[in-house]
Amino acid sequence: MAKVLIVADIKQGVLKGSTAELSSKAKAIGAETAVVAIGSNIESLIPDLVNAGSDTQYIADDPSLELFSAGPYASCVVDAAKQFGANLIWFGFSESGKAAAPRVAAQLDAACATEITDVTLDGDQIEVVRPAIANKVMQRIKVNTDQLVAVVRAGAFEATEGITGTENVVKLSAPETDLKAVIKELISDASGEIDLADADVVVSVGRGAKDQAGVDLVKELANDLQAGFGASRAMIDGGFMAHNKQVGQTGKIVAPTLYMAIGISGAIQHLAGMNGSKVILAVNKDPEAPIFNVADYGIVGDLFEVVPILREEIKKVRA
Ligand SMILES: Cc1cc2nc3c(=O)[nH]c(=O)nc-3n(C[C@H](O)[C@H](O)[C@H](O)COP(=O)(O)OP(=O)(O)OC[C@H]3O[C@@H](n4cnc5c(N)ncnc54)[C@H](O)[C@@H]3O)c2cc1C
Repeated sequence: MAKVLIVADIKQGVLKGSTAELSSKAKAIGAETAVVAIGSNIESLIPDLVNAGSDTQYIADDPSLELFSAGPYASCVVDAAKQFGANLIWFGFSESGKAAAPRVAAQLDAACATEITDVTLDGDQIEVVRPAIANKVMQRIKVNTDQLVAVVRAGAFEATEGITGTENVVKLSAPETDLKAVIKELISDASGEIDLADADVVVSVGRGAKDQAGVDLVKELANDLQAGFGASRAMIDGGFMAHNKQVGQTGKIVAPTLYMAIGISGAIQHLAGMNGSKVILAVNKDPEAPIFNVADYGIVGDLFEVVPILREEIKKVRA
């Protein structure tokens, strides 16, 4: 039986939804499922880890693990993987996952794949699917090792409703301090705005908004929907939005329930960051804009007319 070890995604003491999504996929392929949780004061999360679908919980709880640091974090994952006998080790999509996964693979002498969107097992043979060449093609990769460390693309798997597991806690000892790099402090975005990676709805603005007044207009729509507010690179390069708001190949990858692309053409580099969204709505005055090829709903029109109408209609529905 395949054994999947899932690395719990914990942010500011809260277990993120990706853990249940990954457990659901592990169960769907018939694997035994364990989770490794790393941090400080995280024992209270054990019920959440069970409810996210794990049958064994490896807990590395130590003050030295309060701030993410790739070296010690990877050591904990390797320790859990060895104890569990995992042949698949999955990270949810996050900067910390991307930093730790290759270290874990190197220490285990395992294969490593990032941004996987699917995984299949045929006996011991592992196969994964992942995008390549800026999402122009999907690769199907046969893994020639017994063990694979993978970072799963945001939104690739869905959580099964009512998923649960069983409590079987194994405590891990804290690893030696990684003297090569020690994270001293994490400085978060002080704007107080919703983090794009966590948002259930994302509204993004593109060059069609022209100037700051246009950006502000689209931002009102995002505020109405309590959505994350993102942008195409054109608006970042134009100085209208901060770099951490860029969606795309060289920005953030998002997979919300609803993505609204307002005045965005749909360049391949932008699509690479949002085409995993469950529902995509696009507003563009050009009916030939490539964004309409990926949109579930498209409005051909001038955003300066469409956005106020959308805001009015949303208000009516909510009233
Ligand atoms: C290596 C590399 C990496 C890149 N990484 C990224 C990335 O991470 N993210 C990213 O977004 N881009 C990225 N780009 C840039 C990308 O190629 C595009 O240039 C960029 O996405 C275009 O942004 P845009 O759609 O806002 O602008 P445009 O392509 O100029 O499109 C503007 C759209 O607005 C429409 N429009 C104009 N006026 C209105 C109106 N009044 N109402 C409604 N619609 C209107 C137009 O019809 C047009 O479709 C990258 C490029 C390179 C080379």
